Amino acid sequence: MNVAIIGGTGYGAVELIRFLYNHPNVTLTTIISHSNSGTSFSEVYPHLSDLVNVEMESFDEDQLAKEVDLVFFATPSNVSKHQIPKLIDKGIKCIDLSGDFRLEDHELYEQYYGEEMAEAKYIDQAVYGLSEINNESIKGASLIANPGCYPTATTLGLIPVLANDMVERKNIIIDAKTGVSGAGRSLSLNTHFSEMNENFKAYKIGNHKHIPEIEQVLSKAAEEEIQITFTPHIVPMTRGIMSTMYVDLKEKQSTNQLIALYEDFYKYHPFVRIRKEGVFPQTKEVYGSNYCDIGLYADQRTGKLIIVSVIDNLVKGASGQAIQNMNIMNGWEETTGLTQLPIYP
Ligand SMILES: NC(=O)C1=CN([C@@H]2O[C@H](COP(=O)(O)OP(=O)(O)OC[C@H]3O[C@@H](n4cnc5c(N)ncnc54)[C@H](OP(=O)(O)O)[C@@H]3O)[C@@H](O)[C@H]2O)C=CC1
Ligand SMILES: CC(=O)N[C@@H](CCC(=O)OP(=O)(O)O)C(=O)O
Repeated sequence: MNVAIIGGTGYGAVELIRFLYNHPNVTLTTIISHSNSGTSFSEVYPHLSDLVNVEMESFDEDQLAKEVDLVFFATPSNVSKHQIPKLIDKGIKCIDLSGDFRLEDHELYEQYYGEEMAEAKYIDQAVYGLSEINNESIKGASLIANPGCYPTATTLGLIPVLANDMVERKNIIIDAKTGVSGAGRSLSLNTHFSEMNENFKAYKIGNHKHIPEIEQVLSKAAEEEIQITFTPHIVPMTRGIMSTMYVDLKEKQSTNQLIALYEDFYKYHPFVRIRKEGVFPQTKEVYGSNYCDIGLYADQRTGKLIIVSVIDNLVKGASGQAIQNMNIMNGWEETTGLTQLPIYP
């Protein structure tokens, strides 16, 4: 199958290329770059010299329709909503790494993304690509809204207890941390070395665009409206997300009972790994891989369950999950092209 990537010189794109390079069923024929068309990809990323010799092109839907079957969008917010409809109308499948098609409520989209949402007809076609949870609907989809990085780590951590009605719906607290690559490759003062080095900061408290996304996913899993308290932080590391969640258990449970529940919930899902009692996952343990690792602690004193969930933001939080979704859409083994081991140390 031939595929294209749009947003060619960003971090999501280069990470897609790393995995597609070893994918047995796919040929990357086209890389679209609005800033570097006409340039060879390896001129921008010399670590791929002699490996990815593709000359980047400008966006042209007619040309794409001749060349490819599926397109990955690794563009900033409010870009793919203009281009995806043109490709879908030509029968090309699309997987969007941005947030343009994730939310169902147009008012929330306008509030958090600052612009009008994509046309309703395309929003209705989009399937939210949380691979482990929406596997069945991903199979028949033409348009995947790939989840955000924080929502992936967070919802995979919370859904087993919410879907099994084991925790109170109120007071769900999510304390999350990300590495700097979560902000993409463009320069910004926030991620400048001297602002980040030896520093640790909270940001976008109360107005992060992942709040409505996480609430939408959790409300579906719990079958009632869920509200969360979500505080993101940025830490001076390149990759990784750790989401630490605090919820009130409805009834007393031991940590081991909950571990058994999570193991059972994810037993058919190779990319979710549950730690044993007393062991908690670290971001380095999933670095460069598509794993989401989860650790649990049921605090018998307070009745709270603490859930620690880690992913690599660029892999399970973006490009890896996008490839997992492509595999599911095409009926291929879910892990195809994604079996590289995590990099350690
Ligand atoms: N980084 C992460 O951890 C995650 C990112 N995402 C989402 O994935 C998407 C890509 O992220 P990421 O790769 O990190 O971001 P980057 O900023 O690194 O890359 C985005 C790329 O999109 C292209 N681009 C920029 N502006 C425009 C424009 N106006 N029109 C068309 N193309 C444009 C540029 O490439 P070129 O000039 O070559 O076209 C740019 O390099 C974003 O929506 C992001 O929110 C989702 C989950 C995690
Ligand atoms: C460090 C940093 O800035 N991280 C980004 C990650 C969000 C992201 O990439 O999300 P979407 O896929 O939803 O656009 C942020 O918090 O906005």
